[in-house]
Amino acid sequence: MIDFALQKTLHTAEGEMPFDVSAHIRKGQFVSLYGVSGAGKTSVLRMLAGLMKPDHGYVRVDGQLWYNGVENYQLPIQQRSIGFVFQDYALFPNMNVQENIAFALRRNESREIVEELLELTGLKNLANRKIQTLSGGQQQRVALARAIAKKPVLLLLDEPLSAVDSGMRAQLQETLLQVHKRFRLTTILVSHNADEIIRLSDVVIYLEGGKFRQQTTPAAFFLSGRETSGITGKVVSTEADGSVLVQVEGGMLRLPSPGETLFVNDKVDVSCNVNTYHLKRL
Ligand SMILES: Nc1ncnc2c1ncn2[C@@H]1O[C@H](COP(=O)(O)OP(=O)(O)OP(=O)(O)O)[C@@H](O)[C@H]1O
Repeated sequence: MIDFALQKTLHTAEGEMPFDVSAHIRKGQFVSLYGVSGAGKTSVLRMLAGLMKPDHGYVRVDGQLWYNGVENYQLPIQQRSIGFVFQDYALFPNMNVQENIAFALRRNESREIVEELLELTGLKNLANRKIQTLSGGQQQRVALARAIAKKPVLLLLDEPLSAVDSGMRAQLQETLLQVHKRFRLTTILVSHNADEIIRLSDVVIYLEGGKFRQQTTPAAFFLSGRETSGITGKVVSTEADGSVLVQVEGGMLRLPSPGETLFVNDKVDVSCNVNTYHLKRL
């Protein structure tokens, strides 16, 4: 369980912005932070990581205090069990893929996890390649594998997929899903992409002006109560249990049986009321 309340005066181009957020995040949850540029999403990650000091509040992770504003106590960043992946991954150029992933491990720690991560992230055949010889998407996989290698209590992802093209983005989302399924790491992702958030997360937190305005399921947040969600896709297959596989921009959604009969290649609008999805042929 991750439990925090964070307050800080942020300095924006428009002047001071009081930042004041709090949340409880259950172990193993995948949470996305969504909001316009400057809302304070990255600040949440930086404060949880210990890279930015709040003015007040607390951060409690599995019962351990990482920050306590009352006593002005900050657990140093090296002592926080965190994996962090940014948009511009900082890998070691003089090391190969395998060495980059293993770097996070302690000297006497088993290397088994490195093998498993190479396999899981599709990097096995690139294990001995130097970092500069890899594509952006491949480097982002290495960054993800390295962040996960030490099995952190908290995985923080700051728009890790925004610098790659949509095909690579869909592949990386699939990798993230696999990794989350395998390790169930409590994960907080900053993303501007609705499809991506719907595909990956259990919970979305909407930020505006340094405050958490809404915390709900991605389906309820993005698709609820609207005649049309603006998210469209193409039916890829209809399954025996009545569910439908729909290709949307960011990847694939498996949705429950729609009211009307749909066929492969039908174009559909995806919307949702509370937690019930609706598919409408366009
Ligand atoms: N250390 C700091 N002290 C005070 N203000 C800061 C500090 N770091 C960032 N800010 C300000 O806080 C505001 C929110 O920044 P933040 O990067 O958290 O927003 P964001 O929602 O992640 O934006 P984007 O989507 O563009 O990355 C910005 O106006 C920024 O200038």
